[in-house]
Amino acid sequence: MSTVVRHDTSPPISLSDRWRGWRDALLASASFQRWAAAFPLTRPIARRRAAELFDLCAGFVYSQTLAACVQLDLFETLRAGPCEVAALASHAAMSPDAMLSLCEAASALQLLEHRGMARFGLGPLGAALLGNPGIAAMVRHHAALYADLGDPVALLRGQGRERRLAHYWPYALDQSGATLTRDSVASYTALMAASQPMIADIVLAAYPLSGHRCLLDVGGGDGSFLAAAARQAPQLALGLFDLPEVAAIARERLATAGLADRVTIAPGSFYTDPLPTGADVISLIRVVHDHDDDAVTQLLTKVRTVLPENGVLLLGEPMRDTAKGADGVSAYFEIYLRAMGQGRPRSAQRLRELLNLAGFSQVRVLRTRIPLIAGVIVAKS
Ligand SMILES: CC(C)=CCC/C(C)=C/CC/C(C)=C/C=C/C(C)=C/C=C/C=C(C)/C=C/C=C(C)/C=C/C=C(C)/C=C/CC(C)(C)O
Ligand SMILES: C[S@@+](CC[C@H](N)C(=O)[O-])C[C@H]1O[C@@H](n2cnc3c(N)ncnc32)[C@H](O)[C@@H]1O
Repeated sequence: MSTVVRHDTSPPISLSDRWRGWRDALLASASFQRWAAAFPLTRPIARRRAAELFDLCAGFVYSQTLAACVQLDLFETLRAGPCEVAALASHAAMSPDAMLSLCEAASALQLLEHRGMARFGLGPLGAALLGNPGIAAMVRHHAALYADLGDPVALLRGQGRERRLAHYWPYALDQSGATLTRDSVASYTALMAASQPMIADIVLAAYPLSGHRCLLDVGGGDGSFLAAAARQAPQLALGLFDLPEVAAIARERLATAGLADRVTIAPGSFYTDPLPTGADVISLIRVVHDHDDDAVTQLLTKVRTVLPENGVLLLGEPMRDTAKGADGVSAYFEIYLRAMGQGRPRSAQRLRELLNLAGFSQVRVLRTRIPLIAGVIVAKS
């Protein structure tokens, strides 16, 4: 066990420090807690705080309950209707007792629902998950993140041994992209494609592209965002810039979607290569939060210089502090990106500062339908 040795024992100085010091001492006192849980007016607060703290202690168990359901395709199986536990158990090669535990846990988490004795159907959250196949893909890939987080302190100290998440995103280990192979980019590109529909819906609803002539999607992955943009704006010419192995996947995927004639694909690294010119709108979707401030400033400057005057930058990604009640998003990406090895979740305010630093003007933060999934900012060159 390690404890911080405090040399500075001077009392708190500001009024707010004093008030918080008093509050913390009260909350940390076992006798205050006993009193607050017993007193009828404070009991609801005590219960709520206890439940919040319990959720933090148990969060990993909740996540792994969800992971087991996803791994066993339980939600897909129950899509057609409720099933007996015995049937689910034999399908999953486990004892009915073990399956009952999983189903009980999942129904306590609203993923499943009791539908009679030893019979379960979808719960409201399990059903919602089916509407966004990207969520199940995210849950599956969490195996790498949670393996790294087995020893969170080692991870934070940079002493994590396996670094499975960094290998999952190999461009975090090789910024030039020169050593990346098709195999090494395939799984993250597939994950991004699976989760892209929910992102594209939100970004394109916040900023419809119907007024534009040509969209360049930088870090565009397999082209799923472009395909959604093409459906929204039939007049739009399309361009995609990504690392060579990813660009090759995009070429195939966009040809299969019948968009080969509308799209120009430029392979390269935005760290070392120039971006193509000609677009009047450039999108960076879930790209900026992957990179540190210096790299982001350089990338944004590069984007601005290839845009015409009054060209538009469209930036979409999860942001800190954008949604009331979505503090979990900040916590999640803070630790996620640390495990990945680079990048930061940023607030809209911080992104505004970086955009101004790169020479953009008229920066606007747009409302999105589900801010927890993505925030949107547009700016003019
Ligand atoms: C029917 C009756 C009786 C009433 C109806 C009541 C009603 C209106 C209910 C609403 C139902 C409804 C519409 C539900 C909708 C639910 C939705 C939209 C849920 C969405 C959930 C999204 C989740 C859980 C998203 C999770 C995202 C994650 C974990 C993202 C991870 C992203 C990563 C790892 C990105 C990595 C990229 C990198 C490396 C950082 O660049
Ligand atoms: C998190 S993914 C987002 C993909 C896509 N925009 C989406 O939202 O589905 C980041 C993308 O940036 C690309 N990328 C990372 N580093 C890059 C670089 N140096 N140059 C070009 N693309 C890069 C990755 O290959 C990947 O496709």
